[in-house]
Amino acid sequence: MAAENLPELVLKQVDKYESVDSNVLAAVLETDHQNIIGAIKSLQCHEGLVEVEQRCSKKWLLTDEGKQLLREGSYEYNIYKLVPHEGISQARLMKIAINAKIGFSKAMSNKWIRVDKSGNMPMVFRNMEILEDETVKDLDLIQCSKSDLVRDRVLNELKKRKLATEVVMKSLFVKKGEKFTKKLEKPVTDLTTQMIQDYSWQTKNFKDYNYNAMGVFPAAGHLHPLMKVRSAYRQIFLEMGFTEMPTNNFVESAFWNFDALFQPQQHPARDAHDTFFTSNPSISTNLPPTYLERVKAVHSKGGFGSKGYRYDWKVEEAQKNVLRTHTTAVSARMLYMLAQQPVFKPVKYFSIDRVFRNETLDATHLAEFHQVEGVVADRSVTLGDLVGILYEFFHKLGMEKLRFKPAYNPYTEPSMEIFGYHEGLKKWVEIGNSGVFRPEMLRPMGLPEDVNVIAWGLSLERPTMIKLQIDNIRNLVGHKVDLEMVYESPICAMDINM
Ligand SMILES: N[C@@H](Cc1ccccc1)C(=O)O
Repeated sequence: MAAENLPELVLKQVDKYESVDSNVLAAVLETDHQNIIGAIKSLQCHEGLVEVEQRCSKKWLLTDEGKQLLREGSYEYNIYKLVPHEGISQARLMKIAINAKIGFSKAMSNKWIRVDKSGNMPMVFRNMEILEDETVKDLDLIQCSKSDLVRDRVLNELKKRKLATEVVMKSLFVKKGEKFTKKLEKPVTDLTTQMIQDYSWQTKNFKDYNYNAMGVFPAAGHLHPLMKVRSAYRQIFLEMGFTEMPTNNFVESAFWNFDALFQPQQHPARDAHDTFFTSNPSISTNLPPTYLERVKAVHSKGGFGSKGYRYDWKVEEAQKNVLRTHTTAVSARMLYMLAQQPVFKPVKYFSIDRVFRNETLDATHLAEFHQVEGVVADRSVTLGDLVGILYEFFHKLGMEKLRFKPAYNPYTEPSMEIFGYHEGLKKWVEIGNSGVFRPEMLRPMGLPEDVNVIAWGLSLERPTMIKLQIDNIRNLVGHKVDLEMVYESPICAMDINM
């Protein structure tokens, strides 16, 4: 039955009976009592249409076991039926009957059967000829809503046996109101120009405002979870006194991306298989000439205690434009600028921005991702300082347990991969890479000899995926992202605590 016409169907019944109980309406209209209550409530919104009174009544209902007995006969009746005229051994009877114990004791107290213990084993005999299963008869009356025909003593006994229960039924009693009508005129919800022009608004029945209705949720912009996590990282860096580096150029020369970082020109990462080269413009020529010479020298001949790589360094290779493969290119530019200051001042820098790699795309890799990078330059900073800062940094992200594994980067020595124990996943996850920048990188820039630089980098996507329990990066970044994920992401709904 369609829910919309239920109120009108109720009105028809009220018209017919003058007054009617909601339980009766549910039975007559063959629908759930709850639907009837809804329909009556909607009728109450029309002033004077109906009068409604709340009623409480008690009703006896069968339990599941009661219903089962109604179908299959009571235990006591079934025991009685199993006793033949010539009698049966008690032991055998107890074996073949269902729920024998209850049935037996009931049949005994009803005096339907008796036990004879004079022989060598107790025998059970019928005690009387009964015609009817009284219990089932009473259950049947309850089932047909005629519990008033069952004696109170019996009802209480059935309740004790958990075959029937008494429930309080709340219902609404509906009577015609002074403005009763069988046909419901739908109240008008919109005032139209037409109604104003022809004055028909004066006689229209307008629907009242419902000030308690939930409003429509205002449409608003949502930050993508990645951007939310990015601001959380930014906040942590700012709390630790770091300054944000300008990271707005995605296109970088190989010089800053690789050469300045003492990454040899034959290094496989500089191959087109790993790095995107741009064709227009394909080269950058505005490289600082003196510094370029020093970089060339350290690669090809060494210096500052290093032997260098001893190969023929080519400026053409350094001039090639690439989509930066890491934000460490930005750190290199910043450290070079720092070295040009007349007096060295310690710095703490960070950046969070996009980097690009020619990766084979899969569930956890895209050709671009965000890198989070921290750099500290000061006199005599050590590996110990790096470990200390990493503990502080990851502590702020909720990671207390860290492990470090020796690693290799062309620009850092020593280098360490960082692992963090993820309490949620109950396992160690790789969370970043770090190290102390090599003299081969720092000295050609012109930084004083006692200045060391420690740095670390991690991706933004990985912790976000772990946080949101997303196992395919395409569900987080790109055209397949489900916007509901963005709207409903817990990260977007609250201040995050990674
Ligand atoms: N550039 C490194 C991260 C890193 C930054 C700074 C120091 C050491 C490592 C990477 O791309 O993984």
